[in-house]
Amino acid sequence: MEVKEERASDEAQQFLPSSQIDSLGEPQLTTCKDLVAATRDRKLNTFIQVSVVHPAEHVLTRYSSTEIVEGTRDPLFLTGVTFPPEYPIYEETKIKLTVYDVKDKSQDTVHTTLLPDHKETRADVGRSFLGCTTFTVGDLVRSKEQQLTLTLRTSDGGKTVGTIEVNLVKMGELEDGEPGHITTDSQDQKFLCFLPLKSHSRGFLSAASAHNTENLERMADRQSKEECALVRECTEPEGVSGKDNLPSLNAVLKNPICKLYRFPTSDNKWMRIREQMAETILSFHVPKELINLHIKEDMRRNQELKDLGELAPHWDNMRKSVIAHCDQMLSMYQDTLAELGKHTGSSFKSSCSKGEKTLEFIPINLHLQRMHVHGPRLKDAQYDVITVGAPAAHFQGFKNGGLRKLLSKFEAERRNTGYQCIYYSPENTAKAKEVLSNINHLQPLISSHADLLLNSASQRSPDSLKNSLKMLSEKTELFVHAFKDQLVRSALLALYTARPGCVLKKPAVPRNSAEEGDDLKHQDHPSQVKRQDSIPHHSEYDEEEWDRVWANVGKSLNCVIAMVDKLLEKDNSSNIKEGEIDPSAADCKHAGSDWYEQLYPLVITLKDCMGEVVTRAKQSMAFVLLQELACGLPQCLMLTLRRDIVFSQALAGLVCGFIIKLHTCLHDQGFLQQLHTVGLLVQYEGLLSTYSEEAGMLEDMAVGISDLQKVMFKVIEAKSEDFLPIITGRREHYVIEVQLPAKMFELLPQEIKEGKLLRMYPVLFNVGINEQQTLAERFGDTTLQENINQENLELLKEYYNLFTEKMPPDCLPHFQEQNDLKGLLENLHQNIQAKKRKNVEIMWLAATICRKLNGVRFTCCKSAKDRTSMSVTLEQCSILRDEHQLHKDFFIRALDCMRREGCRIENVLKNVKCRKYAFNMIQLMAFPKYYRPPEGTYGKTDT
Ligand SMILES: O=P(O)(O)O[C@H]1[C@H](O)[C@@H](O)[C@H](O)[C@H](O)[C@@H]1OP(=O)(O)O
Repeated sequence: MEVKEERASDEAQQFLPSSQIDSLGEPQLTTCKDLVAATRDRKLNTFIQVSVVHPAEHVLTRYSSTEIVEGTRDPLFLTGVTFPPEYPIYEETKIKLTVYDVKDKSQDTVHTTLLPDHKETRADVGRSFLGCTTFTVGDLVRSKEQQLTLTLRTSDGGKTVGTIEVNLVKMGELEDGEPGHITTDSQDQKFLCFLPLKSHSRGFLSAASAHNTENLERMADRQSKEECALVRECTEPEGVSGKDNLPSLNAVLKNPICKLYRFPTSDNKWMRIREQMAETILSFHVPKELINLHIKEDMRRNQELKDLGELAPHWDNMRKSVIAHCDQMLSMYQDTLAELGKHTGSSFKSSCSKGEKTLEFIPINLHLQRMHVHGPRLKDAQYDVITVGAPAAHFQGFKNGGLRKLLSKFEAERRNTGYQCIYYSPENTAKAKEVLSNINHLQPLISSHADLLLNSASQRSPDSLKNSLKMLSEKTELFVHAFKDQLVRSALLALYTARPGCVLKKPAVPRNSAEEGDDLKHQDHPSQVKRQDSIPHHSEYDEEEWDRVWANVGKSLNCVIAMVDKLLEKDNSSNIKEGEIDPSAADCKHAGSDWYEQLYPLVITLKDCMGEVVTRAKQSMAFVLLQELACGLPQCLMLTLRRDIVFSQALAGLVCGFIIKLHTCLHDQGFLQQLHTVGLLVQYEGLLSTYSEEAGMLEDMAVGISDLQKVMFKVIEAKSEDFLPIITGRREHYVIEVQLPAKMFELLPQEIKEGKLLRMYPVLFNVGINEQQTLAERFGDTTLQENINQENLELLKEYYNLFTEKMPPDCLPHFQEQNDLKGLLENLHQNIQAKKRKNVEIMWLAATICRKLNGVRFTCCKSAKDRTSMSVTLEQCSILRDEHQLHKDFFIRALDCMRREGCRIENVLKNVKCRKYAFNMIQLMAFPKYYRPPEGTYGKTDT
């Protein structure tokens, strides 16, 4: 028989079974006992390999394995096996269970992928075959209590080497089998969003019926007698909390992987854990949307530079050079977008592709990592972490550091070197961009309100006239206000002096230096033009001209208002006389055109005045931008590109985190209130070292995460089946519109429904843990990490203060822990001050604070593959220990199970096509103790 490899679940999603066993489709559970060892010189270390024989194919497909249980003939397995809903499993499908004894764990990393399935004793790779058995799924489903006890035999079918017990379990069922349980638990229903729910999800859990401790023996007995169903998937979640939020979440999450475990609690009961991982199409969707916006923004900017009008040769040459560079950059963005448009295939970027130019805007290895806990006592709980590679510009490289250093270096150079242009501070440049954006936004709005006003006039509709006037006045006021800035005045002067043949009545004398004033006089001669240290000021420049132009907008609006008042007044008084005269329809029409005719010239004047302001203001602001670009060509464009790349990766993760959080907490009124009154805390755990290239990555990451403050979210009702988020805005400010189906949208508080913008509070805490960090601590520099942690602690405290100010004291589920929160913050503060080496306590504290504050958690290392996997599994097990009474003797076993057989090893496989964490012994020795994976799961890989 041919033997094939199969990935546990994600590839299986391709199949869509038609006549599948809905009737049988429940999870299963196995058990083995009294295993016979080939030799008596050592105890058995066993695991079960699960293979499937698909009925039509007669091919044995390796599907999954349990963990290795050491030193017993009666192993108790904690790892289960699940079949996703789409998996093609039928009553006739055969399942083969093969039990192996592992002699050398260091060699057994890939026990599900290396060995031919039914070859016996392979001591050469460190393990030997003990026995196997086969059953059909139908046998199990039809069996009493859905349980089979099978005999394990040698491969020739001769000798008995023990027994194995198989149980079918239903995911999500209570211990007493109460069926209604899951539908009342919204947490569980939310889980279901993950797996497309065409039929029951099937779980297949392996466990041993005996164990060497008395308590666990009792537990195991109870397990096989009372709990043949460990967990059961709810097939059709009811109500809006479950079924109805599937489409919008399924629209973004793809290729889920699910793993099952059961672990003992400290009071000797079982808890059941479902670990899940899914990729997201947002990995590509968000960057594509963003690049599109950059293209539009840059095209507009290039046009504005071209529209600057005539300039003196020096400035004109500068403009030509800037536009040439900008056009080049623009076509690069266009090429990237075109390349991404061609991308079909998977929705995640693997670690191996991190240096690919065409994928540089795409986040690396972005996944949702979720742990669902079903314990004997507490309500079910769910813990999410978004795992993603540190947002960084890998293709550009880190030879000169990352954004944090590059940006401040660039700014210092721009300030200090003698460029032949005017220096505007970053604040002023940002202001100029804001003014331009306001103009671009408000001018068409005002224009359309003015047209509406005329329309109301022609219809002689007093109410509509009043409304149109109200809108027009509001927008015009905003417009006038937008130019109330000294920058516009000074830039107008600067631009004036840059026009050909400009002759000032008196030379423009910059505040500090008469010499520089002279330079301005001679600016037609580029060789003589030197850089100015400040924006030019000139007492005799006719500033009043700008004031007049600007004031004319207000004045012409006043004329419109006065005319409308007059018309309405007349209309009122003619209505009073209406009883006396009955105007004919023709008269009415005439009166309508009369209104229109009287308003028309005034509206045209208003538009003209506005046009005049727009032209001047736009040109002056474009002139400021010209200086910014010209001062640092081409670096400034490269830096913008780098920042865009890093931001794009960070934003894709944030959008994914926000959407998942919103779906998960849709019924949590406290959270929703917090979301619109305070905003959302987004906490990033960084595991990068501060040595060599990773220091540059950390610098990129810190800026990318900080830039997320420029993002606001808005929730809107979806009008179609397309639930993908919509991004609008420009580099300084983005709004992400998240679409929810009507039924879910209804659940939101009024403020969110009305479109309130939701703020983000991103914070980053980094602790390098690997051998490179050891080098940084001994021979290098750790100040980057210390500074980042210190700065972000302040941001976290700010969020906490806002939270306590704005939220009622009982708003958090854990609010009794508010004091704990204070203590945790203080503890975090002390740990950051302590400057202890590899102080991973910082990460645990920051993550705990984030969870208690309802935030979104992120964990990142270079590729989100190895160190991230160690960290999220440690976090999961620590939560089980601290919040769900995981038996302390099982902490390490649980950790090893998750690392060996859980979602994260599948993540490694997805990335590098091999089930091995990319660590060597030296690296592991440098890791803090709990970050080391179990023996046999790591080694050299091609990453
Ligand atoms: O997922 P990472 O921890 O960033 O993967 C690292 C790994 O930690 C390290 O030991 C190994 O040498 C590689 O550098 C991995 O990075 P890749 O990005 O190459 O997967």
